[in-house]
Amino acid sequence: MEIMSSTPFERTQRVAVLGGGPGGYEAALAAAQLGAEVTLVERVGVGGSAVLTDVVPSKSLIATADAAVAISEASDLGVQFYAKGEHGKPLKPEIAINLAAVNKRLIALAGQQSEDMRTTLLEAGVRILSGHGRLEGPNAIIVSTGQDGTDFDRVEADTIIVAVGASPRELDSAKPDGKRILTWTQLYDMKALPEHLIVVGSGVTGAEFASAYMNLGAKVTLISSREQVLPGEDQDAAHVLEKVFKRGGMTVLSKSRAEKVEVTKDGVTATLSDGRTVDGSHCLLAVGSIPNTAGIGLEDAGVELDETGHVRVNRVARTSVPNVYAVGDCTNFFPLASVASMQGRTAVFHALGDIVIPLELIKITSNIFTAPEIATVGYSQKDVEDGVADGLVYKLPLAANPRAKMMGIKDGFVKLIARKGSGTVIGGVIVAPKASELIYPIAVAVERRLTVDQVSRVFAAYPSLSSSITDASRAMHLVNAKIS
Ligand SMILES: Cc1cc2nc3c(=O)[nH]c(=O)nc-3n(C[C@H](O)[C@H](O)[C@H](O)COP(=O)(O)OP(=O)(O)OC[C@H]3O[C@@H](n4cnc5c(N)ncnc54)[C@H](O)[C@@H]3O)c2cc1C
Ligand SMILES: NC(=O)c1ccc[n+]([C@@H]2O[C@H](COP(=O)([O-])OP(=O)(O)OC[C@H]3O[C@@H](n4cnc5c(N)ncnc54)[C@H](O)[C@@H]3O)[C@@H](O)[C@H]2O)c1
Repeated sequence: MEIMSSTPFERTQRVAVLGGGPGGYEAALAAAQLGAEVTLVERVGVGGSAVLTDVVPSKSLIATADAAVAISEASDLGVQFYAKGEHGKPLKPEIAINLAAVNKRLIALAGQQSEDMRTTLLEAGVRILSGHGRLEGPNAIIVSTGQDGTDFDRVEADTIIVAVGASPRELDSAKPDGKRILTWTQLYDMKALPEHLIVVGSGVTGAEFASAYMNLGAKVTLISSREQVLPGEDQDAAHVLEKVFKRGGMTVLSKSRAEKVEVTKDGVTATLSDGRTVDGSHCLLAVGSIPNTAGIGLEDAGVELDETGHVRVNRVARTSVPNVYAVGDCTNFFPLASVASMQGRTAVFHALGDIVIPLELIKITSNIFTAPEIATVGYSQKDVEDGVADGLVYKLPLAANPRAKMMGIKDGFVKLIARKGSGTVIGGVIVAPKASELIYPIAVAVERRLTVDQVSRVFAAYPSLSSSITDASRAMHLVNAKIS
């Protein structure tokens, strides 16, 4: 399809993309679709960390953990598992996780996904160069065999998209050895379930892995430097999760900073800042990420970084240099795969003159893949309480939902936030199994500025978990009245 046939330029626009994660992949694909000559430089594999070490492996592991939970909770619904023992007596079987097989599956899945994405790019006409890239001014990328390797190519471009992502932050006092002290990229070499996993950091990454390994059957201790797990998330949601964690046998140490983690004879010892120690078999460090922006010529090209090394970008992902864009985790925008993709597309549309709608942070939907999941979009209850948004909040526990009762769902809720006066939906939180799927109608309502009355007129199937969304919106009909 000759999409750019109406272009007034005689010379084809050249776009060079540095980094092939979701941000770089989407940018390359969109640029090829718009008729540009596109080169993508990637040092590890198409799909990036998102596909190879972060999103795809972690969500595949979580799918296995969910299956284990479904089996262990099936008896609540009357499903009994037993094997016949001696004299026909029933024996209660135990769930066993073959972690080597689980990890093999998810590494293969990630590899296949990377390969599929690579094929899609090649079919779209993108030239892929395997190597380490760095900027040489604002119009060229030098490609080498590695960080301090030999230069073997130089790509000139009218537009450069920097999409180099981020890497796990490491602590000097808790050096990962890949065996006992691990970053999340090293988890998938484990051949057996850790006996006792100490997770340092209770942000999204820490919470997801703590939840998954607990549900796979490992003993888990979560070291959280903050008062609650998931600081920054909806407090009610974090509260539900902490309750579920404790019910599942997890030890949650709040307001506890890990000062150091050391490998011992048969495991690890974490020392907290108050002097307490925690012994475990393995330790996962989930203490955040650092952007891969050092030593790749950004500052020399005039690209401004912030104090944490993230590239400063505006809402169309443009940097301080007009023809250099940056997308994804290397920017100061919002570190999500979905956001990286959207930024990649937006950057290319802006550079090549297609219709651009600048990104709005407040419209971003995110989901935490714990059990239950926590999905959020738009303004939060805290925004309302702090006076940032003039809204009303209504929370409906899932316990009131007939489908939830049938499915044996014990925890969760739907929370809607609507603007006072107009009743426009401006935010929402769902805590439920597969909340990631349920949040979409609220995200549409926020994006399209629907009112609670408009949402309540949509037919939800009966019985369904999504009917809690219509029920909540119906309860907010009199949005001007005080709803507590
Ligand atoms: C454990 C975990 C789970 C997550 N789960 C989710 C989730 O469920 N949903 C979600 O939306 N987000 C999730 N995220 C966040 C998501 O992984 C990131 O937001 C996403 O990877 C960002 O994409 P990106 O394109 O910016 O960078 P990346 O995916 O990091 O890709 C960057 C690429 O650039 C390459 N690169 C870097 N420097 C160079 C160089 N100099 N030359 C050549 N190539 C280079 C790297 O090799 C890499 O392939 C998760 C993060 C973690 C840590
Ligand atoms: N499901 C998803 O979409 C998903 C999953 C994982 C990550 N992510 C993205 O990645 C971003 C980063 O999340 P993250 O959890 O990796 O990092 P984070 O920076 O949000 O959390 C790290 C946590 O570790 C704590 N910490 C740091 N040092 C510590 C110490 N010594 N002892 C105890 N705690 C310590 C910090 O206080 C912080 O709460 C998220 O905001 C999200 O956008 C998304």
